[in-house]
Amino acid sequence: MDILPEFMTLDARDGRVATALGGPGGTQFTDEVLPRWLPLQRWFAGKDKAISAVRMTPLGDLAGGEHELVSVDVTVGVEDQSYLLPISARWGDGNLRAGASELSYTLARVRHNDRSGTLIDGAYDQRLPQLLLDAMKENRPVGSLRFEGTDALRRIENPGDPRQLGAEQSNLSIAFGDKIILKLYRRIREGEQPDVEVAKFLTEVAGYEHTPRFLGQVAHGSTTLAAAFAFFPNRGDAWTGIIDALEAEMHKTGTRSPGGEGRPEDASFDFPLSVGSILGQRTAELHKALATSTDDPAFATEDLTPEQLGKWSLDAEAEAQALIARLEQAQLPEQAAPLAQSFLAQREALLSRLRAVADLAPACKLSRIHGDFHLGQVLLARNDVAIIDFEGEPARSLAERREKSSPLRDVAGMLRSFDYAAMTVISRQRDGSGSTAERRLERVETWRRMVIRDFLDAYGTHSEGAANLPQDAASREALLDFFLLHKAIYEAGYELSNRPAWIGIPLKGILNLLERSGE
Ligand SMILES: Nc1ncnc2c1ncn2[C@@H]1O[C@H](COP(=O)(O)OP(=O)(O)O)[C@@H](O)[C@H]1O
Ligand SMILES: O=P(O)(O)O[C@H]1O[C@H](CO)[C@@H](O[C@H]2O[C@H](CO)[C@@H](O)[C@H](O)[C@H]2O)[C@H](O)[C@H]1O
Repeated sequence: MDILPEFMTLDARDGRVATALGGPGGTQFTDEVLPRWLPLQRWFAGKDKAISAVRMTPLGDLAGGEHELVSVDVTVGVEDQSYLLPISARWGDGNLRAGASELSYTLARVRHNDRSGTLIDGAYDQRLPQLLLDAMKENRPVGSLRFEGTDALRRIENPGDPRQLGAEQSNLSIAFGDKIILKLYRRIREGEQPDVEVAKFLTEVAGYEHTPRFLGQVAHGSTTLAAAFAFFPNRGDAWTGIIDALEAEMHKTGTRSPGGEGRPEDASFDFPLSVGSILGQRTAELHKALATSTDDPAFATEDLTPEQLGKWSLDAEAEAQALIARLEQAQLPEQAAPLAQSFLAQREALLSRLRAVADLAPACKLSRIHGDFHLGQVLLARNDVAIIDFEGEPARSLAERREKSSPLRDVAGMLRSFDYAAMTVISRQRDGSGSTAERRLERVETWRRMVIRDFLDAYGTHSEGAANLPQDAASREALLDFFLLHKAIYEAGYELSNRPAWIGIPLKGILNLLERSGE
């Protein structure tokens, strides 16, 4: 027999969600239910700290109060964090029976006269996406919310039924047919959402065609709670496509006889493994577009100054020190422990490499950048790609993510991602005799070198003359080298917090980079 969880009951005197939350049971709901429920959510960033307070602020409702958009404000440790939680009422006893479709998203029971039902996390309510889109099309204010839609959104009729895409990451993406993507941002941070402002700049000002057009948003104050973008027809993201294709390559390598190949120039791979050239080109075009001349202070380029170089160096050093402190304390997976020891043994070499960037003197501009550029942010079409998700690194503040920087940070992000892909498939290899395993490893290494070469060649050709890149090769190389190290340090921190089993990948990356420079 299925055992149903215990749910508290809230009373909605007038049938509205806001009344139920503000009624007598509301305090128990915020003080007892939410502190237990939040740490179970993938998007909740305070899992490792104690919650000392939760408050709810209703922002606006839809469909006569059946759905309420709520800001859940949480004190975790010493930090205040806010999250968007749409809460939807589902009337009918069936919603509480074992096997009911939304049971795992249920927060409480709700009662209104002789009706009863449930309150669920509205992000999983089938009705809400359409209501949000309709309100955007009508530019309708609701409570303290502003719904805004572009003419392009209004021109789309009958986009198709909403469907949720994949497992929930930090945000929730819902597709309407092959026309619209609606993205709900869980974390609420005061200030402009870079995902929206960069998409708008690229498509409306710079004329960049390889990112989906912005269609509308749900805004609160200066921030965006949800945004709609044009759907880009795709065959999946480049991370998934490349991992699947590399695994198929490994399998093939295990079943065919050895052949001499090891140099990238002798190798041939089909799309998407051959994505390097087109991705390098689209990345260069993106960076040129981000250097488009404008009066908008959020996008106008700025000079790279010695002070800025000094700040980059100090920031990276502080992050490296924090990582060292965490690794000294961490209980690591067995295979990663020796890597962590080698990393700790080389801390001085690492820190001095990071300090060296302060002495560079490259002449170039800084511009907005993608900010969290990796294969998961690239959608694959037949022989082309689109670049998505300009939110920046999730662990950084909004101000940091909106800072002007060097596009070479993005280049470093993508090079690290090629490394991640190669190491991921190698670490998943379980079978194969000694020589087969060796040939597989060689094939993956050949791919890694080829994709990096193709990406950098195409990037170099298509970024020629870009004001936001140093024109001399030595400065480019030195900066790229610094950003590669900084990115790998960020990744090691990210993995420690989110996926400790992956920590070996960035640690090995850092060690390889240190070794390379010692040559
Ligand atoms: N414009 C789009 N067209 C088609 N699919 C998209 C689009 N934007 C996002 N997606 C799908 O949603 C997924 C997550 O999108 P993303 O913006 O990266 O969200 P998150 O910030 O949660 O990582 C993508 O991997 C892709 O499958
Ligand atoms: O996509 P997000 O904005 O949530 O980015 C964060 O999570 C990424 C992992 O999902 C993380 O990316 C790292 O792992 C990827 C493989 O899963 C790899 O392709 C990237 O190169 C690597 O950085 C990203 O760093 C983090 O900000």
